[in-house]
Parts: sequence; structure tokens; C-alpha cells
Amino acid sequence: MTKHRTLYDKVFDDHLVDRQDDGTCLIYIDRHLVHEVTSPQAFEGLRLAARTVRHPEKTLAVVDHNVPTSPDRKFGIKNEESRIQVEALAKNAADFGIEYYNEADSRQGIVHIVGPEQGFTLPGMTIVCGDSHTSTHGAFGALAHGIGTSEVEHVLATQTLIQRKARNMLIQVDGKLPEGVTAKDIILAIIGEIGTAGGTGHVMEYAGEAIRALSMEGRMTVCNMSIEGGARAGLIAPDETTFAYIKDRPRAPKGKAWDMARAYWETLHTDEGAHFDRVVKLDAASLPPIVTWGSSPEDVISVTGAVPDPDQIPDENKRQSKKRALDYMGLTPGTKITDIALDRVFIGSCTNGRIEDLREVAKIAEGRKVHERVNAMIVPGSGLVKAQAEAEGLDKIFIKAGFDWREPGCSMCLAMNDDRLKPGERCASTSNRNFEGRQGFKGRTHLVSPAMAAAAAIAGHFVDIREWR
Ligand SMILES: CC(C)[C@H](C(=O)O)[C@@H](O)C(=O)O
Ligand code: SF4
Repeated sequence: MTKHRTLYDKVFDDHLVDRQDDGTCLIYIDRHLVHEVTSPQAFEGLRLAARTVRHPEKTLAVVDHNVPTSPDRKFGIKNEESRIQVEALAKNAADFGIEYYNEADSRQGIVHIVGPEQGFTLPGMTIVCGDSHTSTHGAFGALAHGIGTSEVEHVLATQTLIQRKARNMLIQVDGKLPEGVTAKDIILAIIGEIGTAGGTGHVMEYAGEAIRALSMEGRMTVCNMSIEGGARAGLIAPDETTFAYIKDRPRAPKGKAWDMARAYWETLHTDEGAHFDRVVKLDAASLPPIVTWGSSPEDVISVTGAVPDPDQIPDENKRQSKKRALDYMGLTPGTKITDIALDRVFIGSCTNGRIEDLREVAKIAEGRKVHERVNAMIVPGSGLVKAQAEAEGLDKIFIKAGFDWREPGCSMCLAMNDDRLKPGERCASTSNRNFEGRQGFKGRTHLVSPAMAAAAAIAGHFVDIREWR
């Protein structure tokens, strides 16, 4: 063991059960989140092998991807495929003794919003889920990443995972974010800088003044998209902001256990002189609000910019791929970003579906009206986010402004339910992926922050939020 260790080294070492000479490791898993999409075959595998769940109390199941977001969902799910998946999770959770939040439970929501909300996600833990955006939980200094369905089965049966250690990457974000520029813009800028393969084989630790200044919700937004930067996981060292967020959450340690946990959490930071295989630096003070123009999260541009010209790209393959992206997006090089008109706006997802995101949206929406051409929906990330927003009267602001206020779930982040774009429709979205067809067949997605999405809904096109306020 080296003397000066990174945060990743520490959490990894603390969970190491076995290490083979070829580097294959077995690590202990503290928490396992389960949703309906990637778990059915895993439970089926357990049944076939007559195995049980090793630690049901370390496992939490919730439906999110397939649930409708219309209020009539309490009368049943009409879409058959969705209904089958949701019913399967309910049965599996009951059969294997796992706590389960169904679509009628006030705690139901997107798995990566629910975990932190419940205090199920804690610093220094290893957390897995059959979902790539498990990286979100790294905001707490937990080693959290997505796993495949066969690994879901392995974790259910053994509470361990076979892993090779990744390399260490540091993303240092110094400076102070300008007004109107957010955590979402930080992570989009990072992905623009390193590319979608930039973090491959690495665990990224985000550090620096701008990261420290973020709320837990902002930190979750940053860690959420680590996967879009190709990394296995993202991490932020826990601090007072983290502890304050966790304290008194339903599943957080209490009393003496809290004091002990806190003392341990305080050791969870990268040592002075620890080695990073790669370091990337970014100045937060120079960041603008960012909009994606293509079909990859790395296709970023400042809101003050214009659609880039692929002919300027020297590499032939890249040039062709970006040309195809522009064609798919129905955009012409040179078009000013603020001249791009929108049909739809989606505010929600595990990237930006938390209460602070909705407060930002409300600030912009208050006393204004959604543009007549635009259909704008707001999908809270969980039932608790929804209840909080309603307690603060945000729902009234949204509805008065003409936004559609929905029930919690993944919704149009990936269009597994009825919320989807029609072919050719253009959407400003606070989610994390702008792939072809992601929000509906031939739908066109531009990734932005919640404030930028809200302002676009009202103006009917992108606007520079810094000038608009
Ligand atoms: C459905 C699930 C496996 C998928 C993921 O792993 O990320 C989804 O959540 C997504 O965002 O594309
Ligand atoms: S909100 Fe989107 S990114 Fe997050 S888990 Fe659901 S589908 Fe995946």
C-alpha cells in the first residue's frame, strides 16, 4: 500500500476482499440499488440456482424508468411492456425480502435521487446499481458505479463484485462560477474538453474551489455525468456540506454511530502528494452557459457561440461523424445558438431533477409564460422532491406559466414511458444524453442547465441566461 493515497485508493483499499496476481480483485459492496430495467434476469438467475439475496437490508429497489408521469398512473400502467417490468420488480422485491418503493410510494423516484435522499448513500461506501448513472453517488465520496445484469446477480447473491482497479484522474476546477453558470455547465465543459472517451479506465476525482463551493445537489449533477466523460466513476471528497446534507436523513447513522461515521468520513480525502495518472484543469470563472449542438455530450458550445463547421475538423472520421450529427440535428454551421428555435423543453432526470434545480426554474418562470410554440414539462426526480416543490408553491408558479407538472420518474430523459419527442422535434433538456433517438425516434436533444432550459421555454429559443435575468 502506498503512503500517499487518493480518495479512490482509500475507498478501494477499505473494501478489498481479495486480490489475485493478475490484478483481479474482489471488493465488498455496501449498498445495492435496483431498478426494474436491469434486474429481472438477475432475480431469475437467483431462482434458477436456488440462491437467496445475501444482504436484503443493503439492497433497495425502486421503479423509475418505466413509470408513466401522468397523474392517472395510480389507476394502473397502460403500456403492457412497462407494466410487466414494474410488476416483475414488485414481485422480485417481495419474494427476496427487499425494501421496495412502488409508483404509489411518496419516496419513489429516480434511483439516483432516492438513494441520497434516504441517506442510503453515504461517504466511503461502495455503491452499485445496474445503471450507468450510479456515478451520481460519488458526490458523497462513495465509490459508486454502474454494473451489468450478470453483476447485479452476483452482488445480490454475494454482496461482492469482481473488479480491476482503475487509474486515478484529477479534475481540478478552480475559480468562482459566474452568475447564471452552474454545475451542469462545469460538467458539460469538462466533457467538451476531455471528450466522451477522456476518462476511460479512470476514476475521476473532482476538486478545487469551484467544486467545494457547490451544494450537494450541484456535486451530484457533476458526478452524474462522469460516465459521459468515459470514467468508471466520479468522486468528490466529503466535507461539511456533505455532512449537513446527510444528517437526519432516514437511513443516516444516528447518535454515537453518527459521531463514529463522521470521524471516519473526515479521513476520506486525497493525501497531499498522492499520485494521479492524469490531471485536467479548468477555470470556473471563464465558463459560459453551455448548450450541446450535436448527438454526443462532448458536442458543446457556449450559448454565445454558433453551430460549428465540421469541415474545419482535420480528422476524416471525426469530420464525417460530426457532419452526420449536424444532419440528424437539422442544423447548419454558423447558425447562432440563440437563433435555434425549440418545440419542447424537458426539465428533470437524475442529472437535474432535484429541488434546487426546480427552484432555479421557478425563479425564471415566475410571472412569465411558456412560449406558445413550446410544450414544456417538469418532472420532479422523486416524490419527495415533488412534495417539497409543492410545499414551497413552485408547482403553482410552473402551472401558471404554462409548464406541465408531472409525477416523478425518468420520463423523457430516455423515453421508456409515454413522454417522448415526435420525429424532428427539438428539445432543450436538463438530462445527460443527447444520443440519436434518446428522447424519441428522430427527436433532437440539446443538453443545458435547468435555468437555461426554463429561459428557452419562455423565449422559444436559447437565450444567454446571464443577460436575461
Ligand atoms: C436503463 C439503464 C440501463 C440506462 C443506464 O444504464 O444508464 C439508463 O438509465 C440510461 O440513462 O440510459
Ligand atoms: S433519469 Fe435518465 S439517466 Fe437517470 S437513470 Fe433515468 S434514464 Fe438513466
